[in-house]
Amino acid sequence: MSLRPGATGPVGSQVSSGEEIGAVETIRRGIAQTPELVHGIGWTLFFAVVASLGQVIVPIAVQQTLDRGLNAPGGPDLSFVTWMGVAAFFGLVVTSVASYFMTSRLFTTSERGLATLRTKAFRHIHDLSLLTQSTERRGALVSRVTSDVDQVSQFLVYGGLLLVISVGQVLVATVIMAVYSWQLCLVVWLCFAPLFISIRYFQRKLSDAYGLVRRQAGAMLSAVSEPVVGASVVRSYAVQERTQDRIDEAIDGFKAASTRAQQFTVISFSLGGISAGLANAGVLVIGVLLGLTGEMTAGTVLAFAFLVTLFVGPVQMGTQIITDAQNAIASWRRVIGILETPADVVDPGEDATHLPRGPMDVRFEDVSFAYPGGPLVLRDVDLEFRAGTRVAIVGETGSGKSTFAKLLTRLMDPTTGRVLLDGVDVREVAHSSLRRGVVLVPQEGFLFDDTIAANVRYGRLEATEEEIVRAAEELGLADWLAGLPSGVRTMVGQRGESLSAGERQLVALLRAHLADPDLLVLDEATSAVDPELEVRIGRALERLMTGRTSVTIAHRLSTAEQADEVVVVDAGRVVQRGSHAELVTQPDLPYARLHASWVAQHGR
Ligand SMILES: Nc1ncnc2c1ncn2[C@@H]1O[C@H](COP(=O)(O)OP(=O)(O)OP(=O)(O)O)[C@@H](O)[C@H]1O
Repeated sequence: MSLRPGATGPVGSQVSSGEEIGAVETIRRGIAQTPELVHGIGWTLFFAVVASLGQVIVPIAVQQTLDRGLNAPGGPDLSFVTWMGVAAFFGLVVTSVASYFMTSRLFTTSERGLATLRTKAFRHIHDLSLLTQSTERRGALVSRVTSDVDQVSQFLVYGGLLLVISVGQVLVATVIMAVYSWQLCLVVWLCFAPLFISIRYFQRKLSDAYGLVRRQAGAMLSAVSEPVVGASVVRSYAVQERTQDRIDEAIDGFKAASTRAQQFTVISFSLGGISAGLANAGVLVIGVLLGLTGEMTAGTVLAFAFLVTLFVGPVQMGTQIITDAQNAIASWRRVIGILETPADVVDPGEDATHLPRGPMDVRFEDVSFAYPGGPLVLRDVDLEFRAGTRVAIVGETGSGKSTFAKLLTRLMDPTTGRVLLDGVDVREVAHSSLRRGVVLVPQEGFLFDDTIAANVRYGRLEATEEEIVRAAEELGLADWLAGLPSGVRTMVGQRGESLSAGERQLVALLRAHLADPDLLVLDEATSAVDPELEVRIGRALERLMTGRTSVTIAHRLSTAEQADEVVVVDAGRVVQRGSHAELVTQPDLPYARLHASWVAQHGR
């Protein structure tokens, strides 16, 4: 893959809401994403048909018992009645066995398909760039792969099952009714005509209403989860009430959307009830009238009463199923929306280049960058660092330093221009090679709720405990590690909260050392640590940078003093370059000003 210099790269596409996808299209794309859902569907349908057919044996047996058994021309024929009893029993057994197989098959295939859907959605979220992820609130994104997938699951397992049975029953009941009496069959269908005609209308209304319900569910999860994650901020600033107001608002929004959606269900359900009542009454009245004229036997009228129940039950159930289906489709769309959002920072695949080992050359070629919908935050950056150099990037807050680091590590791609490592555009480098060779140590490295060893292993998964201890020795951290309650096996707590801020930095440095990168990008931590730990961190950093190219986003100018080269960024532009000694002697330029204010604050 070759990219023109200055080619425009995709930057952080929005996570698709999926709302523009129609219902049938949703099902088609959903099945294309998880074909497991329809594996073996033929057999499941076969059992559904058998179960439905089994159900009509009872009404037929009742009719036959009355007309040909009890009212036989030569008096009641008991042997015929017995046979009919056996046939009805056989019908019940067949229905039960077929229902069992159909249900268990539906459960198994649905759960298998949904497990695939969940896995795919979670993986895809990880593939999306940080930028794309941040276009949707994290809580809402989580809701799309948890509660939305659950909604699809509930429908496929229960609603899907009922749908298959219902359609089968309505068809079979219609055919048998038509065979017995086309007039009564017509009466039943006419009574349900208004409901059938309005189904499309309700379906559309329900679709909109449930789309809103799912969006509100995501907003609610977001409103609830954010304050839990940021509990310390909420408590320390005593903003519980305001936070609670936001949560209450989100819950109210969800309640209002759900209530509105349920109103349509209630209307369509009531319409179903009225149709059922009319159908039952109509069959009895017209059946009796036909009976009086001798066109219909008592057995047929009784059989019809059974058949109407067989017809009405699933039709009424159908209105509930349509509601569930709309809810599930609204959810399915949102999951498909995630799966179809392109992963913008893509691996170049087969044509990818693998970077050679050893300290890396870094080059920024006319790089500009804008966050989606925002102004340029980096402009025409043209820089080159030779392999093995120690670079410090300094600048006011918001000047674009972190953005620079994200482009260098390919967490995002430039809007225009190229970032080259050892002369190769980063977009052409295999992800595996890039992640192996380039490591970013963020300001606040994320620690997982596990041991120090497990957290450090994120640097190199196969590292043994001995290797971790050796890495700690190399960074001069062995005595710190030995002083912890359980050494490398010490638990760090959620997000590392059992360690101090400085200790968390040490774990992050150990992790980076174990990864053994050729280019180290450090976003210097700003949190103050005690002087002893500060010395330890400084020493570990010194050793970590030895023999590699390193780029540090320097918040302390003492770091800039020790760097081979200092790059000063101001409002997205590189305004000065050189060693600290050179830059500090250029008065009236940004570096001298930054340095003067640093010295004033820190007394050096
Ligand atoms: N995800 C984002 N979406 C939109 N704008 C952003 C995003 N991240 C940063 N910005 C904007 O880009 C500009 C540069 O931000 P950046 O974080 O690179 O600055 P910085 O120099 O690292 O600041 P600091 O020293 O405070 O970390 C700022 O104006 C910021 O508001």
